[in-house]
Amino acid sequence: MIEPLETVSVIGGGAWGTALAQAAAMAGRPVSLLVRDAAQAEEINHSHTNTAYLGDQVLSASIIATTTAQAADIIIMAVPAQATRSALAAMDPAMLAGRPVVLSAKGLETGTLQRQSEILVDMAPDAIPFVLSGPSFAIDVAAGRPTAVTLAGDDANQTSKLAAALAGPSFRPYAADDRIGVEIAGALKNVYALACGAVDGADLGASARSALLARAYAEMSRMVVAMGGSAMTLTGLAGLGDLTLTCTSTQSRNYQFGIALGRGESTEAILAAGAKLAEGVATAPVAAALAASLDVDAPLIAAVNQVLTGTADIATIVAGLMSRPLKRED
Ligand SMILES: NC(=O)c1ccc[n+]([C@@H]2O[C@H](COP(=O)([O-])OP(=O)(O)OC[C@H]3O[C@@H](n4cnc5c(N)ncnc54)[C@H](O)[C@@H]3O)[C@@H](O)[C@H]2O)c1
Ligand SMILES: O=P(O)(O)OC[C@H](O)CO
Repeated sequence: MIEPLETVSVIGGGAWGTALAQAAAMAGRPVSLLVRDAAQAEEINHSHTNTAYLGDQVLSASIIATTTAQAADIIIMAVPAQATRSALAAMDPAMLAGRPVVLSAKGLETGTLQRQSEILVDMAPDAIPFVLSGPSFAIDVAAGRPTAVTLAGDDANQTSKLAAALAGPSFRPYAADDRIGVEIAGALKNVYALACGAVDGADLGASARSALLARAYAEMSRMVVAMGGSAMTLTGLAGLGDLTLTCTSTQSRNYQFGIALGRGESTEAILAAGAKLAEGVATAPVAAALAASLDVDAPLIAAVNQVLTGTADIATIVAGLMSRPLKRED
C-alpha cells in the first residue's frame, strides 16, 4: 500500500529536479524542492524562477524550495548519478522507509558499477524503488511542452497509481515493469550520445551517425539482456525514444560534449572549459567494465572510452570499427 500519493519531495534543484518539481506541481501536487544554496531557494520561493538552470522559465508557486530534505508521500531523486548515494545518505532514513522513491538520474555508479535503484536498495532497503526515464529535456518539461516518459516499478498496480499521481496535462508517464532495462537504456544512451556528437564534430556525415545509432541500439539490447532486462523495453520511450532524442539533438549536453571530442578537444580541456553535466563521461568506463564482466561485445562503448581517454584519435577509432570482421546483422 503506497497511498497516500499527495505530496512530493524532489531531491536536487538542478535543471531536472526543478523540471520534475514543476511537472508534479502541474499534476496538482504540493511540492518541496531540495536545493543546496540558500540564495537559490530564495529565488525559487520569491521570484519563482531558477535562472541558473532554467533561464526565465516561470515556476509554479506551489513549489517550495528548502535547503533541508522534506518528508513527503513521494520522493523523487534528481541529483547527478554519481551523487545519488551521498544525497540518500544525507536524508533521514524515516523519510525513505516504505515510501515510493523515484530514481530519475541516468547513469551508472563509478566503482560499484551499480544502477540507481541498486544504490537505493543499498542505502534504504525499505524504500520502494521506481525509475523514471525517457526523452525529456528539462526545459521542455518545465515549460509544459508535451512529454512522455517511462515509469518502471516492480508492482504493476503501484506503478500505475504513481504514474497517475505524477501525470499532468503535458507530462505523461507510461507504467512499465522492467526497471533494469529502463535504467540501462537511460545510462547508455548518454554514452552513445557522446559518440554521435563526436561523429558530427568530426564531420563524418549523417549516414555515419545513423549507422552508429542503429548499431548502438543493437549493442544496448545485448547489454540489457545480459543484465537481466528485456530487449522489448528498448522499443519504448526509455529506449528508442531517448536514444534518438539525445543522439540527434544539439540541446543534449552529452551530444554537445561529443561534438567537442569530435573536434579534437580532450576530455580534460572540455571539463576545464566548464562543460555542463554530461553523465556519459562517468558512465562510459562503468559500462565498459560491465560489458567485460558479462562478456558482451560492446565495440561502441569501447570506442567512446578510447575517445574520452585520448588513447586513439577519431580517425584510428573509425578505421578500427570499419575493419572489424564482417558479420550478420542479427
Ligand atoms: N536536464 C535534463 O534535461 C535531464 C532530463 C532527464 C534526466 N536528467 C538526469 O537528471 C540528473 C540530474 O541532471 P540535471 O540536469 O538536473 O543536472 P544539473 O547539473 O542541472 O543539476 C544537478 C543538481 O544537483 C545538485 N546536487 C549535486 N549533488 C547533490 C547532493 N549530494 N545533494 C543535493 N543536491 C546535489 C547540484 O547542486 C545541482 O543543482 C542526471 O542524471 C541527468 O541525466 C536530466
Ligand atoms: O542533456 P542530456 O544529454 O543530459 O540529456 C537530457 C535528457 O536525458 C534527455 O532525455
